[in-house]
Amino acid sequence: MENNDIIKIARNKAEKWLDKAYDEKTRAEAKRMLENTDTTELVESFYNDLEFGTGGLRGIMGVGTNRMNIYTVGAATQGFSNYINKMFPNEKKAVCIGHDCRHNSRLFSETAANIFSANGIHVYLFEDLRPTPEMSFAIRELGCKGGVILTASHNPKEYNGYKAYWDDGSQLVPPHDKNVIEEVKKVQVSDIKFEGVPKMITVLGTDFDKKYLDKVKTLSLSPEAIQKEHDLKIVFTPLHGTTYELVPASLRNWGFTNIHTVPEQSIPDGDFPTVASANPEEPAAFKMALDLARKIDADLAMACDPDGDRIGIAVKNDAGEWTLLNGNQTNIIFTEYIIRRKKELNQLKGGEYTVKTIVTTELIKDIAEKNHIICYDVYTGFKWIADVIRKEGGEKFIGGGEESFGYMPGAFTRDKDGVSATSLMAEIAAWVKMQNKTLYSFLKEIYAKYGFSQERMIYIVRKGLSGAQEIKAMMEEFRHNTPKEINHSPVVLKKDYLSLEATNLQTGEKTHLNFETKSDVLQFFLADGSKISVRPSGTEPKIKFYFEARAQMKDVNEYERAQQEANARIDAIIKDLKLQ
Ligand SMILES: O=P([O-])(O)O[C@H]1O[C@H](COP(=O)(O)O)[C@@H](O)[C@H](O)[C@H]1O
Ligand SMILES: [Mg+2]
Repeated sequence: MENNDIIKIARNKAEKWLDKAYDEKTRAEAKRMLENTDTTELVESFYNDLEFGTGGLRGIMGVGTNRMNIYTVGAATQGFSNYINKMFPNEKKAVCIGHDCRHNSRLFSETAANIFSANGIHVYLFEDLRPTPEMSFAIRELGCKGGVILTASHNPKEYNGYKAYWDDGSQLVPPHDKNVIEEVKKVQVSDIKFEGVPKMITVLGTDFDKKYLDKVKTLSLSPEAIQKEHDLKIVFTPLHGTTYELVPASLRNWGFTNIHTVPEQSIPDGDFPTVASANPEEPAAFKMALDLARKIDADLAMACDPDGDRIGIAVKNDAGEWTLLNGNQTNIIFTEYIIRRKKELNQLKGGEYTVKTIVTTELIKDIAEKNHIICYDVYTGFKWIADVIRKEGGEKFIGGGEESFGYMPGAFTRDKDGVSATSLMAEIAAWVKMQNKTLYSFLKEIYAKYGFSQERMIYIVRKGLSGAQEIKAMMEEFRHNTPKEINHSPVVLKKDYLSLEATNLQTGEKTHLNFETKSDVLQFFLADGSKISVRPSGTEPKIKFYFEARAQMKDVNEYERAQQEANARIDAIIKDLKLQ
């Protein structure tokens, strides 16, 4: 489309925001953008509408159809209300609403509460900030038809978001996501019922936290280890987010007595003043936690992202140096521990399963299958893990996770759960300590047992409308000009989840990929066992590349060598693809 057409569309949409239905400040902002000779801001704010991505709506706060504000939150909630009322006619309905520490999160959650209540839907509104997984739990516990949490997770402070959930506590998947979007598109600003009905809103407080924490405790598999190692020195940082109270409370509830939170980062703050990025995936986010861990010579350091669903783990290596585990390694440790303990406790009766995402290490599948556990592969997003639980039932679910620093050890939440995961990881640390081992040595043992795998994720940021186009072009280039070999190793298999086609590049044979929906993901499998995945992020303006390389490892002493070998291979792949 010509640039002028884009500007025209943005202008037409912005002109509607001059209507009296919008508040004065909003109208003034729209007017300012319309009058500005530089049309960049106008186009970025109005050309697109915020779209439901991996984690619901996520965008920069401000005025416009492509921005998070009370009108986009309002339209989303009005549309969601209409859909709930349509799907569950003639019955009493409730939803649950939570929010994180960001600017406007409380305002947006109250806005949403008012709108749901005005549409005849009872609302359970958390009194103050709470982690995403607790909200997911609340939907199930309180029999709600849906829920919303106002958060942009670990995104920069300018962002906010709207994660939308269905009655099983999972974020919306097809057909509900598409149906809700259809309803939202029909909403005119004059349709939004902003005037709340207070008697339809019930506030959830600390009593409910207790219910959640009690449920989290049911995940414990080695209480005797905690009894013995209760003074395990744990450092935790909530990175200014929602877990500042509940993670330490949960650790205490499990029996830990030596918990140290990073004081400066235990103050909720939407500016995230002590970190450049409040994302446990970014090593810099761990700086203060590791300073404290070194100072007190801790056993374990953990971090949660602001909405309390992601977890980051740092452990000491054999030389006593702190190292960060990647999301795959954390996932590997959880999977092996849960399987091993459940076996010892005679809790595996057959038919148990785990779930991972396609960009997560294949080693999880190896661990599962060698232990007769089924391993399902799904797209990125915990909603897809929850989708399997919906189909297979929660009974046989032993936990599931992904490379992106998240784990869900129980089926009582249907989203990744930083509160449960931190408590369970602390238990694992106690359990290995009781055996005079460390988490680091445990990880090495797992590699020696099942085979070594090294993973790395890199991303390229491309912001705004032009950035999105660039990302699209990069995907198309990989899709249509697939390299025949990468780092001197032939590409033997290509999977394209947009056409749901797997192509054996040596024989040309094509097979169908068994997924119900399509997704813009490409995967290349090399003859040397490496796996490369590429996809545009659904939550941030990024294109993500995931690498996985295997290496031989006969025993734990070969760990460093195997790591070097696989890392060198990943370096060479990245270089060959000219990504760095
Ligand atoms: O951001 P969060 O913590 O809500 O997490 C959400 O986004 C992550 C990143 O997604 P993407 O790669 O599409 O950006 C996903 O891995 C995760 O499953 C999802 O729940
Ligand atoms: Mg998050």
